[in-house]
Amino acid sequence: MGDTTQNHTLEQIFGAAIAGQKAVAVWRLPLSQKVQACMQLGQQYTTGQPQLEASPFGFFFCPFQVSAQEQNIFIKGDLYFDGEKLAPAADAPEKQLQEFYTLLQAPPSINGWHTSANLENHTFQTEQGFMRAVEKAVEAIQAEQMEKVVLSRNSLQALPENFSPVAAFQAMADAYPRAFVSLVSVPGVGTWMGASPEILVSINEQQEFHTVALAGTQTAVENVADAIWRQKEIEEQAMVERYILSCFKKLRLREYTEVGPKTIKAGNLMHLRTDFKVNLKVVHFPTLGTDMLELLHPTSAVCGLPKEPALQFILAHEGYNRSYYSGYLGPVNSTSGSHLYVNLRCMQLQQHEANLYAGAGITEGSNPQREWQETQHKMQTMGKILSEY
Ligand SMILES: C=C(O[C@H]1C=CC=C(C(=O)O)[C@@H]1O)C(=O)O
Repeated sequence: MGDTTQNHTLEQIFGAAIAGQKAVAVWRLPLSQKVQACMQLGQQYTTGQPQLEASPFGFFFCPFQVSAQEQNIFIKGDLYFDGEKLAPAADAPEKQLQEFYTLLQAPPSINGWHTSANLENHTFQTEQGFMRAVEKAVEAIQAEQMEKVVLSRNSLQALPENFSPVAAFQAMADAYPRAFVSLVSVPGVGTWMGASPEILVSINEQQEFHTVALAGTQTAVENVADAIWRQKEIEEQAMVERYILSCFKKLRLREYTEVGPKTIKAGNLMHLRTDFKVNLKVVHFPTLGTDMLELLHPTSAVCGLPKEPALQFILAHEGYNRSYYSGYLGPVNSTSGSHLYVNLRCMQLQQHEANLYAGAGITEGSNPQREWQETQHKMQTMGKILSEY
């Protein structure tokens, strides 16, 4: 049974997963054409602290903060779609596999997605509320309670009529070739889509570990070589860099390469990025992925510095639940390795609306109106998909 492969389209597979109450993840890695997907067939999903190296093939979907409602979710790859063929894992449960194939034979009659059982805590912030929180953050930074904090918000946008998550995924993949593009749908948890520019932890087929310090935002110019950065953004990104270096130091890891910062484009925006890499063929550090994941999340690109006071400030002043926004997600132990990305430039699908999320790094030099504008621009990454697809 383990070698049964079948040709299907992504629409058919996604439709069957929804109809069969299965958790499904669809993704496209940056600068790749290959759309991949996996589904868990036995139980709906498993939860727990991610262990990269020890995990079977599957997809992690983890929140900003674990709570009773928002757990670290692992979708085990009982079935894998490589863009053309669907293939079961050797240990996929036979009965559920046959049930899934039966669902695939009948064209799915619904154009739906899994919705969250927990929508009542999606409070929305006004422009005034957000700007007041930024002012308070600047005061706390001036009082040396912290160096940086990332404040975020969410906003509802109507879904176009006959919205199709698969068509929107394909539109994201076309519009954002350099992003990690994802569509995750889990029974009772909900459906999230996004185009993230930020690697959290990645280990590729060549055993190369990769993480980035990403921060600083401005609207994109034609040629990135023409980008001019203010001192505020340069310092903001340098803080993220310093944090990553402190993590390596904690692990006593000295053999890494550091390249950057350089300007990169992410949709309609540009950021500053420094790349950190470790060759795990040369450096013996079998748990580096999991160790760095634990130290990095939530990074100073989504939380702040120092981490603890920034986190407490967010919980006290942001005024809403981030849920899976600014958490992380991605495939682990796939044929192309493990690639976890920060869940940014994303939205959660409700029945008739999408909930869009975005944040901005606040430092001593922050201007509340500019930070609000920055979140508006970041929301455009998903907003554009909803209005144009
Ligand atoms: C928090 C977000 O972006 C982060 C990543 C890049 C630049 C950022 C900034 O300039 O503030 C943020 O730290 C978001 O997109 O919601």
